[in-house]
Amino acid sequence: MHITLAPMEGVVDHLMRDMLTQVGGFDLCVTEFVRIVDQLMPKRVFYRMCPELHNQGFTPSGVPVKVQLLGQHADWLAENAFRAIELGSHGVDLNFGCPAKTVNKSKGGAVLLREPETIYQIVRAVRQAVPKDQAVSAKMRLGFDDTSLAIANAQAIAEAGADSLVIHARTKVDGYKPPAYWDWIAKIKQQVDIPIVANGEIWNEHDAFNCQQQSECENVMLGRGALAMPNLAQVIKNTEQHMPWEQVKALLVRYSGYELFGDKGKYYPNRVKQWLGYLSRQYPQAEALFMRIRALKSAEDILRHIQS
Ligand SMILES: Cc1cc2nc3c(=O)[nH]c(=O)nc-3n(C[C@H](O)[C@H](O)[C@H](O)COP(=O)(O)O)c2cc1C
Repeated sequence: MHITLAPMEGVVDHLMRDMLTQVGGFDLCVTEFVRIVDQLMPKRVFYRMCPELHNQGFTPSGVPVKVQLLGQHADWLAENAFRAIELGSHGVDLNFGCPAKTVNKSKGGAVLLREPETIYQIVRAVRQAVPKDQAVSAKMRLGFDDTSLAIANAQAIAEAGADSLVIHARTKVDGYKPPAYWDWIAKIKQQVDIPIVANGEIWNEHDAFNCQQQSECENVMLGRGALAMPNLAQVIKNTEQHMPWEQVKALLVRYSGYELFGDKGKYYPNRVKQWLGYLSRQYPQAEALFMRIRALKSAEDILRHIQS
């Protein structure tokens, strides 16, 4: 079984990837998306999104990281994909799942699921630009408004030459409302001849098992579940016990202190709050902490509360 840590804008950054891959169980990470409009992005943008590129694209514990791109223009996506690979990304991932309708003059993400032909053109251009020994993957939802184009989109992705496809088993309109329709992944899998990874609503080992059964996929991607329980990948793969709160707290202290002791990341207080929101699902102590820090703005104040 292969487990990927999901891309999550605003919280799964290089420090989170470092901490969660050190806890273990993950085979691959995908970065927050790099938004591509109409230019080749400067190298510093890739390094900011994926500092692991300074380490041959690996987290400090040796897990490969893949850069994700989001955009609508096939040629610009292709040029930027080539650059990501040149800088050391382990393959490149294309985002067809982001719920934002239009961003900066540019469509991208889930709205493209209304246009299988555009998706085909994007994947094909990126596949042609990226060296053959590097994987091109895509990540999609079941559709934008409904599931009517789910199979057509997956087929477009496969026919254009993608090496694998992650399916978040909900439409954009479903948002994040449970359930995830894992059985839909199995339906798509019957029509598409590339490896599929199942994603959506896996919070514990039982969900993982049910997802594997219903999606008929061995491999899964974990997002919010891994933030709610930092050792979820180990729980699923190696039947570890759920991580005790004291260990979670040590990770929280490291994450909250990042702005003070590491490079300055100006959004860190928001990231800490977002993470605590997910942790609250599994740990009552996290919920109590969240209530105490949610109105605070300064990283120093937040860290003080978390350490207390
Ligand atoms: C806050 C947040 C940010 C996300 N950012 C991205 C992103 O940058 N790229 C992407 O492909 N998916 C993104 N997603 C979707 C997740 O990767 C994943 O598909 C989704 O959360 C379902 O999986 P889960 O139920 O395991 O969380 C994001 C989801 C959330 C909640």
